[in-house]
Amino acid sequence: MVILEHIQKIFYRNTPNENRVLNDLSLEVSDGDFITVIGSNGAGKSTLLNIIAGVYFPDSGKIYLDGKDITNLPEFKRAAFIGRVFQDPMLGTAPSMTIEENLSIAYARPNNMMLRRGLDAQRRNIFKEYLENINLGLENRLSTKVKLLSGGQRQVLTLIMATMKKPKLLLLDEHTAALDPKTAVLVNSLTEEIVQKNKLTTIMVTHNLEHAIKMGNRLIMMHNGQIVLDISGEEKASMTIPRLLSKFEQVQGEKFAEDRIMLA
Ligand SMILES: Nc1ncnc2c1ncn2[C@@H]1O[C@H](COP(=O)(O)OP(=O)(O)OP(=O)(O)O)[C@@H](O)[C@H]1O
Repeated sequence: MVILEHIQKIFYRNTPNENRVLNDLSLEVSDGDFITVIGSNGAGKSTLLNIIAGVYFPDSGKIYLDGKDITNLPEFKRAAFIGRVFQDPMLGTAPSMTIEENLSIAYARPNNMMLRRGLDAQRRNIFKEYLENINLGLENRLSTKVKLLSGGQRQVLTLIMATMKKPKLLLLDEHTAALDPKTAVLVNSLTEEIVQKNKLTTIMVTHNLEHAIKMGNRLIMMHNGQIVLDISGEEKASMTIPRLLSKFEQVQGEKFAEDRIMLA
């Protein structure tokens, strides 16, 4: 279980540009939750993921994982149990290394095993099996350099790398936003499959309201650094885009404003 308690994050503190980005934000994420996160421009969605991943430390508040206080744990240590996929397909993989070398690095984590050791025949078979399951033909391209892959193929590889060691928490920051719609559908369904199969606790930021409603078991809407809607169960299952937007208006007394929002 992940618990965020009264998190504050202020950028440019005590300057004229002071920006309170997370404002007394509290959140309990149960094991197995798949939370989709939507929100207005600059609501603090990415900052929330960055705070959980340890990219930034909060100015105040606490973060607990399975009862352990990880508030001051540095990012590289959290990476041992937190998997991440970013919006940019260029991040998350090493472009001049081959598919199998990339997978091998992810497979060795967090035990720091030698890369060479990771490339024996047994490992290759394991990687082949992973890739066969996703049906993109990557299983026959193990020695292809990652920079030669399409954006969608790279995102799929990053997703596999982020999840192959079954992280305690998977953070997806608009991981399909840079893909064409068809590839985004494929990566999303693969995401659901991997999350369900491995029962991964997942937080996914998206600008696509339809994806936010359809995917996961819980939907959070952020506004001005706070969680203003938290919808799950039957309410989420029967949610529609118009109902979601009108719920936001009821709570906030203003219309939902997001430049990049995709209704479908
Ligand atoms: N490293 C940083 N230094 C200074 N300001 C930052 C930093 N990261 C984010 N911010 C600011 O924090 C605010 C929230 O940004 P964040 O990226 O978390 O919002 P978001 O909800 O993901 O927005 P969007 O949907 O527009 O991507 C913005 O005003 C942004 O400029």
